[in-house]
Amino acid sequence: MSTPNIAILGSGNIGLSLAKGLVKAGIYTPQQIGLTRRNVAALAPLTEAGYQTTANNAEAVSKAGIVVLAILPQQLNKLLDEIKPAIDPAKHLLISVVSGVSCQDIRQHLGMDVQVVRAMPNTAIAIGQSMTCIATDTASNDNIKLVTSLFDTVGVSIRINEELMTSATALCACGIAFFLRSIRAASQGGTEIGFHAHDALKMAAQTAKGAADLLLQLASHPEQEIDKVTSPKGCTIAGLNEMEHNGFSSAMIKGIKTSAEKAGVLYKQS
Ligand SMILES: NC(=O)C1=CN([C@@H]2O[C@H](COP(=O)(O)OP(=O)(O)OC[C@H]3O[C@@H](n4cnc5c(N)ncnc54)[C@H](O)[C@@H]3O)[C@@H](O)[C@H]2O)C=CC1
Ligand SMILES: O=C(O)[C@@H]1CCC=N1
Repeated sequence: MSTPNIAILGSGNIGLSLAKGLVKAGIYTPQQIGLTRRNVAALAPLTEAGYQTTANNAEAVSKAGIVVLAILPQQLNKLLDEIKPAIDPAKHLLISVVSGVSCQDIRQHLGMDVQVVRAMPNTAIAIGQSMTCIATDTASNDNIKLVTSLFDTVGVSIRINEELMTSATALCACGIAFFLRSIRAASQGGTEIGFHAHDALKMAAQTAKGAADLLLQLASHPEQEIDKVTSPKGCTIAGLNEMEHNGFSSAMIKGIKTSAEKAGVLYKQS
């Protein structure tokens, strides 16, 4: 079965990352991807690269089989009103990456029984390294498989229960920012102890990548790997304990909880 053409409504950070990731993975050509944005002039480089760009969401929907909703929660209802006349539940599959909005919220606003799958990728999708969480309530197994196969080409995906999507948003989508800030902090420490900023950043980023790969490739636990680094009376445990005395783990845990709470109210507050 060939993959239906795709329309990405909202060509911002995540919409464009998704488009670029799908093209990089060879799943779609730019010509098979519709990209919309109100200020379509801002998409000029993508038009030149062959993407079908337009400010007309309904037109993009009518040319596609898969419709990705990639706008902010507060922009969603207006967009749904705009595309409602163009949606055919027998033809279209909606994929929503919008945080804090349930499949039921979308069907309810549209007033039709269209199939909706939620996907929570992160911006590493642009380089094929996303962690994408996928959930639905009523979509068919075939459509879930289709969405999973799409996101598997641009990273790793897992299926979760829909009620965990706001938690997934915090841990995986916001998580990119959390880990990047950790790397920046490490590089700033590196500069204080003698490295030029650009060297310190490269050294911190590669060290973080190696640490993550130790877990992913060896399927081991962080503490197992930490035990291998912390020599008795050594400098690692001295630094690590100093970080913990200053609330390192606690700050990350509290930040993730706060993010998840906020993700849960984004749509209701809009
Ligand atoms: N940025 C991220 O890392 C992630 C974001 N998300 C979710 O994806 C959604 C989009 O987030 P971002 O890409 O960060 O936001 P963004 O603000 O970068 O992108 C939204 C885009 O939609 C466009 N837009 C707004 N109304 C429109 C309309 N009626 N028609 C066409 N285009 C319209 C805006 O001009 C903007 O380019 C949000 O709901 C967010 O929660 C999900 C996972 C990761
Ligand atoms: O900050 C946000 O609200 C969005 C959701 C996940 C990543 N960015």
